[in-house]
Amino acid sequence: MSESKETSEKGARTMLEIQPVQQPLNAVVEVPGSKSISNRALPIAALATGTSTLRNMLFSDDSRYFMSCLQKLGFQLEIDEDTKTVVVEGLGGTLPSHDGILDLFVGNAGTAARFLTAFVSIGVGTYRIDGIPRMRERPIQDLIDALQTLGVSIRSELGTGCPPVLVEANGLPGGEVSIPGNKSSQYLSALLLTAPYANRDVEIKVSGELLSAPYIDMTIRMMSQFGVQVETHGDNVFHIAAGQRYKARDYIVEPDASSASYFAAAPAIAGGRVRVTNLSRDSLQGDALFAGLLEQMGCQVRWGTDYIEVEKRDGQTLRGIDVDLNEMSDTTMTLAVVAPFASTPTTIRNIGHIRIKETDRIHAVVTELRKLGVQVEEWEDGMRIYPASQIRPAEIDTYDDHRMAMAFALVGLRVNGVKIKDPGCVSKTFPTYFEVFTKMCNPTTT
Ligand SMILES: O=C(O)C1=C[C@@H](OP(=O)(O)O)[C@@H](O)[C@H](O)C1
Ligand SMILES: C=C(OP(=O)(O)O)C(=O)O
Repeated sequence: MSESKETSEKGARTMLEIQPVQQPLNAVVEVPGSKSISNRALPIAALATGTSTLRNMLFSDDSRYFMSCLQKLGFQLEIDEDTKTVVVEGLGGTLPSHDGILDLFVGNAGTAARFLTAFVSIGVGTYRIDGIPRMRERPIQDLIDALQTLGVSIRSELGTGCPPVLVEANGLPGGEVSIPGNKSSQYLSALLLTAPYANRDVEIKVSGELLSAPYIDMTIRMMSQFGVQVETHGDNVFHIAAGQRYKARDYIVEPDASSASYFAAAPAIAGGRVRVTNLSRDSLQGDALFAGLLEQMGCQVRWGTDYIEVEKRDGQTLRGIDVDLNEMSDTTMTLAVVAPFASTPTTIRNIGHIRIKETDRIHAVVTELRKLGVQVEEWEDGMRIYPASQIRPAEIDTYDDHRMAMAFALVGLRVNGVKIKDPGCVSKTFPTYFEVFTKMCNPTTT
């Protein structure tokens, strides 16, 4: 890979040209800890009674923002980046007191913004949760409304329905609440994670469809791993009995399955095989099933107890698939870059909500695939990608979206002249992505 500097109005930004591989891939890779699990383990450990040791934690923008917010809130964290360990002194459901407004900056971390908004409601005093300009465009009103119903004084400070959020906290009264499930599952996870510390039982009813459902299972399973039970009634009612307390513990964070998707997809594009270690189908993360889509497209997938391996043999062709990707929408970009290399079209459905993530991801994917000469149809809630007999070189815009950079780099494994603009944006969830990527291409490199 070669790096060059380009100067834009925003200042100097690098551009990375990906070199196509000369032979089939044959690599074993390990990816960093899961963002979603790290950013759940942190608030749970902070609420727990006693000291928790969190291992294999992710160190990236999203988890660093979460850790620094907890420190700002007055929690003691012993952070050791070399061993990827964070020791958290839980305060048993109290937040240290403060004067004036306590400002919490979450960058563009959706999990931090949403989980901390509910989390601070158990404190006493005023908190402001804010982020980068894009975070100020990401809705949070449904969570604000739900917390108001549960008795919290909270508002979108600029009246936009987005951060900054101002919380005048005086404990979480609790009760019954209904919340729409059609924008982000993170609102429901935020309520669930904090609910045990309400003054009375909390019952949450999700109105309408609940998107990104596997993340709710992850929340409930992690709460249970720390000793708190959520009662579910059907698919859409969640009851949390008051008085339950998280128990501090030693906890190992799984590798990030969304990060793993790029390495699973690499052989589908470049040929050969790649094994991702320490991840299995039996994961807390819905995205661990991404390799199943590659299997449907014609790749060989081996599901080990502690690895997932994907292989595409020489001369083998892939077929397109028609898939509802609502349950693993963070892998949309990964699937979208594999799709042009298949022999029939690929249709990705039911992902309208990804237009309100780091960027409008449907539009970003469609725009950049078209730059590469790929024919794509764009719909409000999905896209259809056609096989491309020839893909042309292009400079790929990444829209400050880590997944755009990580996914489109894969095209460069097979096509000459693919350049990724602002590759540093991968720091949101995977700062070492291009190092692991280079290692995958040259497995003998140490
Ligand atoms: O709860 C979580 O950890 C996440 C839920 C998903 O968001 P939505 O529920 O907004 O789809 C996912 O896209 C995000 O990366 C992480
Ligand atoms: C959507 C994502 O993140 P966030 O937690 O900011 O919503 C993502 O990581 O793809």
